[in-house]
Amino acid sequence: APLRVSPAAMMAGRGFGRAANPGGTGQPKKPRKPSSKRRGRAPPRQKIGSLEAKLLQEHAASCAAAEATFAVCASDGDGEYAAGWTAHPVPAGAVSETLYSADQPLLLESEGPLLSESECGALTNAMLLHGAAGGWDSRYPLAGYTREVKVSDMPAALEMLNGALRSTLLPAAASAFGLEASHLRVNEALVVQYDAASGHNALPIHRDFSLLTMSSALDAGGRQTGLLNVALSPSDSYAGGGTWFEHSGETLVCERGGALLHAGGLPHCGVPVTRGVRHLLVLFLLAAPLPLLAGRLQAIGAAAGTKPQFFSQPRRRPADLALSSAALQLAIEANPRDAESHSQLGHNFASEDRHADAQRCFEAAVELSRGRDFAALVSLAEAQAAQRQHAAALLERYEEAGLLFDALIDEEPGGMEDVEAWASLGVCMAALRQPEAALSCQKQVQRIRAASASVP
Ligand SMILES: O=C(O)CCC(=O)C(=O)O
Ligand SMILES: [Fe+2]
Repeated sequence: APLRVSPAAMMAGRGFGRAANPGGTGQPKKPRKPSSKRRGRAPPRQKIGSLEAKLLQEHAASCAAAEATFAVCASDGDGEYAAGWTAHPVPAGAVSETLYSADQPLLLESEGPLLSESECGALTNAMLLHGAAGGWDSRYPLAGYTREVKVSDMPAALEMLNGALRSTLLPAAASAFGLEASHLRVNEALVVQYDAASGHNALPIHRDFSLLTMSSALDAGGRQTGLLNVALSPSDSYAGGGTWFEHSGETLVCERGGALLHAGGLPHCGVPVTRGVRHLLVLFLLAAPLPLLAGRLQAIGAAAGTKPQFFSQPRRRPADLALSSAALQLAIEANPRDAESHSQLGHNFASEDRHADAQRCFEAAVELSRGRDFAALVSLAEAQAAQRQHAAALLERYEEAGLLFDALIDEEPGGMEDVEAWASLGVCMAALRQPEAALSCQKQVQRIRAASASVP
């Protein structure tokens, strides 16, 4: 079968783009097959044999689509942004070591605005008008998370953004990150809205499908006071909010027009806005010479697998579990620190009742997040509970069976049919950890056999 990858999975917010089955009807209970068979099954090599070529093709197609829509820098000049960046330290191993070099900064905060007040205002207004007239986009199909509009759906805003990309944004991102501006491609550009009143006010912890993400604040406000209900000053649009990073537990809030620049693979979230409305321009950037192969594998694994989008939800019915697990194992081989793939794979295992394997995956995800991936912590507890339940359910079965064999024996004590019943009762007793009872059952079997042998 040809390998089909949903374009949504390749979008910004890899793996959790619009799901084909957003509601998640849950997984129908499949009859349990002997686990040795499942364990021994080989990954579908024929499906993933030409995968690398396919992934490179996908990368080229993403770059071509980006070039057709968004500005590309013709040269590698410095651009107009001169205020500089503050680098926030990121521990080694927080993201794929194959994609980023050790001396590359992975999280930067601008020291000045990259967008002018009028550019910020125009992007926000365009977003509001487009949303009101044509509806909002959303990476997460459920209520409760942000509302978004693709800049490419707003022609005037796109033209303005392209000007800013060429003159300022791409050269600034490239030089801050040690890349060439002409190599950068905009895979997706969103105006994101957090709105306390409607409850669309947060984004859960995620990684972006991007080499680099640039997010620019479009409103004033967001001073972090540590209080939930701070009063808004006249110039503030919102309270709360900001970008939280898992590696440090730190929340960063930019001034209007200011930006964060981070490796797409750094786990982060949008902190709930508690008052007012917050808008961001988010650019998911690729570099033409640096394909995100592991990231694409993860996206395939996520699109074909069973992971729920929220840990309160039932597991999705998988599109192709074998393909998903094979892609995820390859993603983990390519980047063993990819916690998201570990946890996706854990959900695949759990859906096959391989709870011990699932537990190992969730343990890896928890460990890699230094205990900050709460969804993985919850899933780990579920995998542990499922194993205890499995063991408890098994004991119950043995108890029921033991009672049945006991009743059979009572009906016709000493009969030849009892040999089977005594032997089975013995097995149940052994499973129930009653070795003495098991032994006397076995003796009873021998007694009946000996008696029947002595009958002429
Ligand atoms: O709200 C933020 O600062 C984070 C936004 C974000 O992570 C995203 O849009 O992917
Ligand atoms: Fe993000």
